Amino acid sequence: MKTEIIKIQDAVGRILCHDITKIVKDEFKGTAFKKGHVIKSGDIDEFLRLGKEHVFVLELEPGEIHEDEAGTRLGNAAAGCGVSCSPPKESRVNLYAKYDGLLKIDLTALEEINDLPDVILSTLSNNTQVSKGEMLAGTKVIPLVVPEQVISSAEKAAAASMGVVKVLPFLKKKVGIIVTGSEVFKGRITDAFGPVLNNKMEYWGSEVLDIIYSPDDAGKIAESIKHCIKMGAEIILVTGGMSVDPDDVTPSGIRESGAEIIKYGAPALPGAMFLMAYHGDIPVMGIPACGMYFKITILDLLLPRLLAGEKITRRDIVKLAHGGLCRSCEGCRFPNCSFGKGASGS
Ligand SMILES: Nc1nc2c(c(=O)[nH]1)N[C@H]1C(S)=C(S)[C@@H](COP(=O)(O)OP(=O)(O)OC[C@H]3O[C@@H](n4cnc5c(N)ncnc54)[C@H](O)[C@@H]3O)O[C@H]1N2
Ligand code: MOO
Repeated sequence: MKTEIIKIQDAVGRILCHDITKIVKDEFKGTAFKKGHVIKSGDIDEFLRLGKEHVFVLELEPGEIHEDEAGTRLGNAAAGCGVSCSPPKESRVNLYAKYDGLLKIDLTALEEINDLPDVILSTLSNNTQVSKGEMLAGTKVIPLVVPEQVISSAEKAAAASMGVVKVLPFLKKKVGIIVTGSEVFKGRITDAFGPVLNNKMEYWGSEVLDIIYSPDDAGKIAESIKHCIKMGAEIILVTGGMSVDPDDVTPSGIRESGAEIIKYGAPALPGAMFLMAYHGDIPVMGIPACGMYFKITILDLLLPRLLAGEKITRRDIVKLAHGGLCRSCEGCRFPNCSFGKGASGS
């Protein structure tokens, strides 16, 4: 990078390489033109008004690129499906969600890019639900001019990924709910779990096919699961009976239905007694009573992922441990909090 002093009239299209401040009546008014500004013909009069007949401009050497071009290329490289980029401002390009969905960050590519000299890419947490228009990431370069090689290395890292920053849209699923508990089945107490889950699924735009009531009987729970599958359920939620009492037979019922247990017990609080199973491709979730008593639980970490079309693995559940402790704030701000935002998988 070289600098050159030239007449302002000849500077259109050139890159200013020093700040020009505005002093009006001996009073400092801030920066009128910042270092890095690309001079436009409309700027000339203002430069002259500021008393500048000559300015220092950059002369890029072969293989160098200006910060704004670098920021633009980084943004375009990082943005996967469902993500748009802002224009650069002092090289910073912001990435925004084009629609509501699940944010996916390729953590390997993210680290690779940030390990390069002179570039940064900073994101929200992986696997969080995001809304249309929300800012998901910001990228920029550190110096005013960077070697083109650095940006092409970042582009290569991004190209090897399936999208460094992307948004998976939420799908509408058919859901079967099985409420267990002989006390509820016999009508001795009013069901409070069914309505909680019904409202949650409504919020996600999914359709609850039916709420089936079952006594604490593993065989009956298994039958209800099979019935839900016959009805066309794409997700099955089974509530209660998940802990240590002799009548807590929901895990046995799920197993008896023929579902494969992926994990019983999850490192999330609330949600420790959660069970994840699959009947073929159909997820079956055993939801402990905390799913009814607490506003936000492990269910709110995993449901968005199912609705985005992901298959939950044992590893996904194990990875919830870091950040899996809810702070139980008085005014809940989920998802804008630390719950589920640890090293939440790749
Ligand atoms: N000794 C231990 N007790 C508990 C443990 C434990 O490890 N050792 N774990 C606790 C944790 S963590 C959770 S979470 C809950 C899980 O409870 P369950 O899923 O087994 O729930 P139930 O025992 O079936 O019910 C608890 C409570 O809630 C009422 N209930 C259940 N379903 C409904 C419904 N649909 N509508 C209204 N009320 C419902 C039920 O009658 C019980 O009173 O276990 C902890 N305990
Ligand atoms: O499954 Mo329980 O949350 O630890 O309340």
